[in-house]
Parts: sequence; structure tokens; C-alpha cells
Amino acid sequence: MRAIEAAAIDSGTVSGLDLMERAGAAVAGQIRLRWPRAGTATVLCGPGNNGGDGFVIAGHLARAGWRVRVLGMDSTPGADAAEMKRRWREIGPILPLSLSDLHRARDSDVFVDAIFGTGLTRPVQGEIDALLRHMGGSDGDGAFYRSRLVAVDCPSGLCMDSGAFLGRPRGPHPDDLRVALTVAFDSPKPGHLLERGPDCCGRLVIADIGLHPWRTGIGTKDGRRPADLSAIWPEFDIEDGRRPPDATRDRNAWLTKRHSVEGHKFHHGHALILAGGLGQGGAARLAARAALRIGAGLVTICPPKSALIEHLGPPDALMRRPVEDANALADLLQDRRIGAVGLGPGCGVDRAGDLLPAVLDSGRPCVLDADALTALAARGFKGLHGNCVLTPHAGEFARLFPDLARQLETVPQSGPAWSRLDAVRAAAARSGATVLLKGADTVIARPPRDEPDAQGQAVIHSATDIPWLATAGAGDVLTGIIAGLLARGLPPCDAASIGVLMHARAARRFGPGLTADDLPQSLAAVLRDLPRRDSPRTRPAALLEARPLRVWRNW
Ligand SMILES: NC(=O)C1=CN([C@@H]2O[C@H](COP(=O)(O)OP(=O)(O)OC[C@H]3O[C@@H](n4cnc5c(N)ncnc54)[C@H](O)[C@@H]3O)[C@@H](O)[C@H]2O)[C@@H](O)CC1
Ligand SMILES: Nc1ncnc2c1ncn2[C@@H]1O[C@H](COP(=O)(O)OP(=O)(O)O)[C@@H](O)[C@H]1O
Ligand SMILES: [K+]
Repeated sequence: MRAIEAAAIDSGTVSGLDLMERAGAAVAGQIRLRWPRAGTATVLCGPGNNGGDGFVIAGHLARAGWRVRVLGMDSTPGADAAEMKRRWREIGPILPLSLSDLHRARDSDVFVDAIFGTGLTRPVQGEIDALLRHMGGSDGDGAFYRSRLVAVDCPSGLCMDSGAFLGRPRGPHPDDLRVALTVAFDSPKPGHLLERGPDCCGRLVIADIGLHPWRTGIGTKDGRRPADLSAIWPEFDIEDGRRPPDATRDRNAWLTKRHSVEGHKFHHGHALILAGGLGQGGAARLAARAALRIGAGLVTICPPKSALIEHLGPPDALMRRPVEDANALADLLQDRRIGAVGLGPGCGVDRAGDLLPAVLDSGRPCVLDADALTALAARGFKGLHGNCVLTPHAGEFARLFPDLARQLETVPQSGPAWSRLDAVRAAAARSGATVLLKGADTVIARPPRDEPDAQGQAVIHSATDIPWLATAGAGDVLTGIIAGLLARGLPPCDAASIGVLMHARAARRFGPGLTADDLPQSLAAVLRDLPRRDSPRTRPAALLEARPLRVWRNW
């Protein structure tokens, strides 16, 4: 964000003060949309630019007829924020940012948290900490404030790189500041989407403050994005022509592609789903059905001979072929038409461990999930390659990368805090595979390319609105979707990202009451309703409101 802002200001077409004015105006506008009748507002202003936005908001609300109280600090080191403070002083006074002054403002309809934004570098302490804890609610006032709190950029204390509160144990805490509305600028930040972010930010509105040209490089002199930005967001602009057209411009058309006149089923890929012993076949069958639904031309399920009988029922479209052991699998994988392999769901750890070398030696794109991940944790990452996708949930991730998981549990003492994004990127670099860490805030990272300083592309997929997706077998369906997309020829990180997106859409479309068996069917409806062309990437010059917020390939 700072890199974009700097590029915009360097271009000479916009000043820091302009951006602050736009940001403050956007927040005030959102407040007036939500509370159309002018009432009483208390604006809490911190020492930095977040506080500067607060002074702008106070001015806008006052001019719109609101009674406005401002609580602020003595020190405002930044020139822009100091100027906004000076302008506010021409309108009204600034009271101390203290708990006692907050108590005196209890008659307010709206409280604006403009204390800290993206500049938070260390845990909040002292009086401000007491104030934020009070509003967060460990002493019983949380519900009162939550319904009338508006956060500028983020609830103060939340680290925008990680979604963790600095100085606080990871996970929910009774003191966490939760707000009704968060207005953030230009783009959602990782902290809005990860860990505590979605719960604490309430409704998230992304306000366009005119920085788009510098995010995409249009506004810079050489047409390039700021260097820092391309390191942080390597694939931020998906329309820059560097990615294969199949996977970007016409993703939806590709997903719903009909067989061409000369085409036949092998053109749509052949996926192999390996199954386990008698009585364990459900998970693999779920995966196989999903691979068919996402459009693989052929799907073969491969249990050991003794379990074949279990797979004789529907779906009839599924092919069955016994695979007894690693040798049989290696023989089968001589068939070059087999485009991808799914290994793990319901396979049994021993069988998954036996079959794993044959899958890896074949070099074939593969998804390794469930029992295959447990087997992998025991044998190490040797043999993994760039066409592998690992799909661990948190427990499996901790088994595979215990040190990274531990690091994710430590209390963050400084910002930017180590995040799920950092952890999954590190996991991808270490394993050499694309890693997809499942959860309400799924993170996907692909291993870095060979160039020095290159960082692996990463994607955050936020799905906090569909808790019913956490149901037995949902992960098996995801394995099948990704295997199907790999068989159809998508590169691993795209298959993982698009797979997660379609999986979530299927769950969202079905709604509560979903079981994993419903997902493949619902997937068909999602595919049918896909708009034929991707929606335009350019943001409208208006406020862009998104809830549920799904960020697609922003990181
Ligand atoms: N990035 C953008 O495009 C724009 C950003 N704006 C605002 O600018 C904000 C970022 O501004 P800043 O970088 O000044 O950062 P902040 O305003 O978030 O806070 C930084 C200030 O707080 C101090 N600080 C950090 N952690 C502290 C702690 N634990 N205890 C006490 N003091 C602490 C820092 O020393 C610094 O003075 C954004 O969140 C947003 O609200 C807008 O004004 C305009 C556009
Ligand atoms: N709270 C949640 N909200 C939305 N999706 C979730 C949530 N928790 C888990 N999921 C998703 O549900 C699926 C569960 O997969 P997994 O844990 O492998 O379950 P299983 O092994 O039973 O198939 C994953 O896609 C995961 O991202
Ligand atoms: K804030």
C-alpha cells in the first residue's frame, strides 16, 4: 500500500493530503449511508495518518450537521495529519484520548476508531490499550460499542499483514476490538482476510481513493508497478498478459468449454483417483465425482482388488480399475493420457505411503491430501516437484511443517507479524510444491521460481460466510476438483486457486444443510451460471462494497 501511495505521490498528480481527504470523505460517506440522520459522533484520532483521516472525517460529519467530539493526542509527527488536525481545530476542540473522556462521550451514536491503521509496529500499551480493551469489551461494554464503532482501515491493534492482534495470543480473545463497519482504502489487506480480521472488521467496505492506476502501473512513468509491489504482490494485476490466457482472461469460458467438433474425451483430461481398502471408499468416490463434475473427460477410481466391489454402484460414468500396489500403479501411469492423480482421501496411510513414490516418480501433476500427507510427513519431501499440490488442513500442516505451525502460534510482538501467508509461502518453498492450507481463510502458495529474490505467487481465499462447508468429506471433494482441473491442463497453482473458488461457490449456492455429497451436484449449477466473460478488473470510480469478500488473485 505504501509503495502504491508513494508512486502516486511521485507522479505529481496527487498529493498525500489529497489522498487523506479522499480517504476521510469515503469513511464519512459510509457513516452517513449507514446512519442517514445526523447524530452525535466521537472520533478517536491516533498519532499517524490514520488519525489524520479521523480529523477529515470529523470535519465532514460536522459540516453535515453532526455533533462531533474529537479525542486526540498531543503529538502528530506527520505533516499531512498535522495539517488535517489544524483544519479541524478551526471547527472544534480536541479532547485528550483517554478513557475518562471516552466515558463522557457515551451518548454518541457513532464512534470512529482512527487510532492506528497500517502503521502499527508494536503492541498497543498504556492508556490507549486500556481504551481499546474497554471498547473491545472484556469489562462488558463490547456489545454497546460494537454496534456503533466504525474503523478507519482496520480496528486499531490488528496487524494488517497477518490479521493477528499484536501482543496478544493468536485466536479469539475477549478484549479483541470488534467493529460494525470497517472502511479500508484501495484494496483489502491480508489482515482483513486472515485470522481475526474477518470477525473483527465487521462489514468491510473497500473505498476507491483513485490509486488504481499506480497499483496496475498505468500511472507510473515507465508503465511498471512499483518494485516493492511486484515483490509483495507478484501477480496482482492479472491482466498484464504474463499469464496463459486460458487461466486468466477467459477462465469462465474455459471452465464451461464444450467439446469441439474434433475434440474427444481425452482432450478434457483423464484423472486417476486412488482409493483405499474395503469400507473406506466413500472419500475417494467423493473426489472422483467432483473430478468428473469439474469437467475431466475421464475419471478412473483405483482401489485394491479386494475393495473393487464397494465401487460397483453409481456414478456409472466413473471407470474402475484395481491397483494392487506401487508396481501396478507405475505400469498404469505409463499411459500418457492420464493427466493427473489424486492420492490420499480414504486411502489408508500405509497404502498411501506405498503408492506415493510411484505417483511422484511419474512426474504427473498430483494432489496429495489426507493419508498421503500423513505418509509424506513420515517420509519427507524428497521427490516432490512443481506439479504437486499439497492440501493440508491445519492439523496436517502442523504434521508436515511443525516449526512453521509453531511460529504461527507465537504471540506476535512486532508488526508485520508472521502470517498464514508467510507460513504457506515458506512451506511451498521448502517442499517445492504448491501448498494449499485449508480453512475459512484458505491460503495457497506456489514455490518460488528460480530467479533470485523471487517470491512464490500466493492467493488468499476468504470464505468466512460459509461455515457449513466445514463438513465431513468436503476436503475430499476439493481434492477431486483440483485433480480434475490438473487433468484438464491447468498449472498447479491455478488448479488449486480455481478449485478452491469453485468449491466455495458450490457450498455457497447450496446453503446450510450441505453435505459433501451435495457439492459435486451444486458444482454443476455453479458452472452453468458462470458469466461467460470475467467481470472487468478495473474498479468503478465508486465505493466497492464486498461482503462476503472474496479476493481473487490479489496476492
Ligand atoms: N495508504 C494509503 O493509501 C492511505 C493511507 N491513509 C491512512 O494512513 C494510515 C497509515 O498511516 P501511518 O503509516 O501514519 O500509520 P498509522 O496512522 O497507522 O500509525 C502510525 C503511527 O503510530 C505510531 N505507532 C505505531 N504503533 C504504535 C503503538 N503500538 N503504540 C503507539 N504508537 C504507535 C507510529 O510511530 C506512527 O506515528 C492508513 O491506515 C490510512 O488510514 C490515508 O490517509 C490516505 C491514503
Ligand atoms: N469455518 C469454515 N468456513 C468455511 N470453510 C471452511 C471452514 N473450515 C473449514 N472449511 C473448509 O472445509 C473443507 C474441509 O476440509 P477437510 O478439513 O479436509 O475436511 P474432510 O477431511 O472432512 O474432508 C476445506 O475446504 C476447508 O477450507
Ligand atoms: K483504525
